[in-house]
Amino acid sequence: MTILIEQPHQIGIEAEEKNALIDEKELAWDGDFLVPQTNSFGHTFRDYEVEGERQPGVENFYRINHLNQTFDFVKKMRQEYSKLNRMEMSIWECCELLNDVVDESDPDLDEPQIEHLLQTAEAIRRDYPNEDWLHLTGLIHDLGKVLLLPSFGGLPQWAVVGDTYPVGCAFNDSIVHHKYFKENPDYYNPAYNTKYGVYSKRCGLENVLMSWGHDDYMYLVAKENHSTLPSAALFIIRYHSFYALHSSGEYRHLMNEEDFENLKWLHVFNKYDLYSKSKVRVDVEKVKPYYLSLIKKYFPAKLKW
Ligand SMILES: O[C@H]1[C@H](O)[C@@H](O)[C@H](O)[C@@H](O)[C@H]1O
Ligand SMILES: [Fe+2]
Ligand SMILES: [Fe+2]
Repeated sequence: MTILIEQPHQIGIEAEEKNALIDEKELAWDGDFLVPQTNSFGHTFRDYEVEGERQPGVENFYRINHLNQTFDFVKKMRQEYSKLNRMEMSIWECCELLNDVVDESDPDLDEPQIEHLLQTAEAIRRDYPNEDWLHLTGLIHDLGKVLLLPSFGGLPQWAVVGDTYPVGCAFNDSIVHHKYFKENPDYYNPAYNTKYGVYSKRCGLENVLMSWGHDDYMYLVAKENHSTLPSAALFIIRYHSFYALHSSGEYRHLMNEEDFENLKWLHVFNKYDLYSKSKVRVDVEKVKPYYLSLIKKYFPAKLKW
């Protein structure tokens, strides 16, 4: 079958086509990209305030997320999940497990997660045919959501999905539904509530603890299983939900030079992660052989999870 991705087809579109498409008023500029203006629910992407069927649930998700993600909680989770002692399986087996996962934090998507993985990867593949590592990054970036499944500890949604942000320093105002941090004990702790908190200038993001969820977990899995993906891929996996950084430009005072280099690729990746979300399905069986070949190139056959 053809991969009928109507919306992402417009991502990174040729110059001649641009004006005609803008006239249709369905697409808008976002940096270098021409992107769809509305999601499958008819709203703009990442609008956390607009009234709609998903809004109350998403807001409630962020309330619980913000009050529970403390410095101590994150330290404990990182330690626990670094053991990777829960499961042995391949990357593709994990993709299939994601069929049963629903993400309650996402205002733009209510499709099974495997669709989102393939939609992201295929949209990137069309515009960057030679960057096979980036296709694979698209496929695996959300695999950490298996933390929701009982065999991975059955973590609650607030500890797995949603945007991420540093803990151990002040929560930036640009974070979605920031007001709910007032219910987080760290908000009142002078060790954790200043601009730098426990960190220092340009210390590098790898020394910063991020709220716990699917990003950091999948980063640990890829790194500890000795994936040969380039460092930009690991950076994308680890920080793709860090919107305060890659979309609002906050927290740059914690970045080192390597982070700035890697951020360029995260900016590219983010457009595909966000704007490829649509109701149009990808034919899994058709594209599977290609992705299996990439998995073989960059990962061992079985990984520890
Ligand atoms: O709701 C979404 C979803 O959970 C994504 O997987 C995550 O990467 C985004 O940052 C988040 O806002
Ligand atoms: Fe994600
Ligand atoms: Fe995603």
